[in-house]
Amino acid sequence: MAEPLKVVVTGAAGQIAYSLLFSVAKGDVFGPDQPLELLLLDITPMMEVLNGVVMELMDCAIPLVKNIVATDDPKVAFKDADAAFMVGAMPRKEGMERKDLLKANVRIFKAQGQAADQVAKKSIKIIVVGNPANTNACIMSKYAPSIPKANFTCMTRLDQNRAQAQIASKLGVSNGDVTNVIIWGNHSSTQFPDVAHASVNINGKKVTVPEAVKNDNYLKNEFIKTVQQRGAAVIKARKLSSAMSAAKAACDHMHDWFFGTKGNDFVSMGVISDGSYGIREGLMYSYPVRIKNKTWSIVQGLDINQFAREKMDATAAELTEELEAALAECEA
Ligand SMILES: NC(=O)c1ccc[n+]([C@@H]2O[C@H](COP(=O)([O-])OP(=O)(O)OC[C@H]3O[C@@H](n4cnc5c(N)ncnc54)[C@H](O)[C@@H]3O)[C@@H](O)[C@H]2O)c1
Ligand SMILES: O=C(O)CC[C@H](O)C(=O)O
Repeated sequence: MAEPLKVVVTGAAGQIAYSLLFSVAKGDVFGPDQPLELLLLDITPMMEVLNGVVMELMDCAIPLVKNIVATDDPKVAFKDADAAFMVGAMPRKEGMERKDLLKANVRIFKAQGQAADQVAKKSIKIIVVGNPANTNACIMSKYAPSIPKANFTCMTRLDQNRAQAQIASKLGVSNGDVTNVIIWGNHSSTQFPDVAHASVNINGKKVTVPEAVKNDNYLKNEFIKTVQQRGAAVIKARKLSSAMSAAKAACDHMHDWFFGTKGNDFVSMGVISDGSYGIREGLMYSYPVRIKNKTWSIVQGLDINQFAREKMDATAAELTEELEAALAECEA
């Protein structure tokens, strides 16, 4: 059997982690033959709760889990780590603004970036889930300069899954029949869910989503708004931020990073911009990517019409603003 993979989960006593840890532990992400060491990080006041989570993980008696470490010290958690799910951050509650979250959370990613920089493997693959996810990932990368920037990503897969599910439901097909939906930009209400390049399998025939839906007005308005506002709608209904679906999306993201995308299909991930599609270099922007040999590359050459251009630029503008505020917060 292979050596155990060292997998960090931060915010390990929280609600997303409670779903995430079970899926990771039973092999949904790194495969059914990959043994795991789980490195669980949370803050000191949460150690008792975290111990309860550890007890439950033990009691699942999953053969792949070779060791579990629960700690409040980022340097212990990140030591020689191969992969990290960065979930530990405050979620937005009803009535809170995004800006409140940025102030509260960005420093966490500065400190944990510094710790990863010192002790993690340089090949560590990091997904940031904690909000504002794109900007937190950018900050974490800035404070971990010895780790390649391509190893830092943020999660927009939940938005992709939400968009895919909306289209599948509209057309009465299975979720798996819808491919290549794109999320451009920020994991926020300015994101641009784009189906112009997406396909759907209808009765064994592949057609474009716009052709299948035959309702441009829906695709340009209600569809986009529903996906952009879905996180807020879940908070309103549950009085808590999405957790089961967020954990599933984090698993999908990391699984595809390790195992690659299929054929010509692509998935959306927040990655560091190299200027592709006219987006400012250095922003953590969600793009369509293909993945081979654990390396993502931005899908190039997609036609961008005026409608898409405006939406892509609007979400980039929000990310620029967020990054400037985050840098000011970190340097204060
Ligand atoms: N990117 C996405 O699609 C997406 C989706 C859903 C939620 N989120 C975000 O994920 C984050 C976590 O959500 P949740 O519902 O699990 O929240 P939660 O409050 O249930 O859990 C968060 C956990 O993080 C811990 N934590 C706080 N500071 C920490 C630190 N410095 N180090 C380690 N752990 C720390 C808390 O103690 C808590 O246990 C939130 O920021 C939320 O907005 C992102
Ligand atoms: O805070 C929000 O509005 C969204 C929370 C979370 O990121 C989600 O998308 O469900």
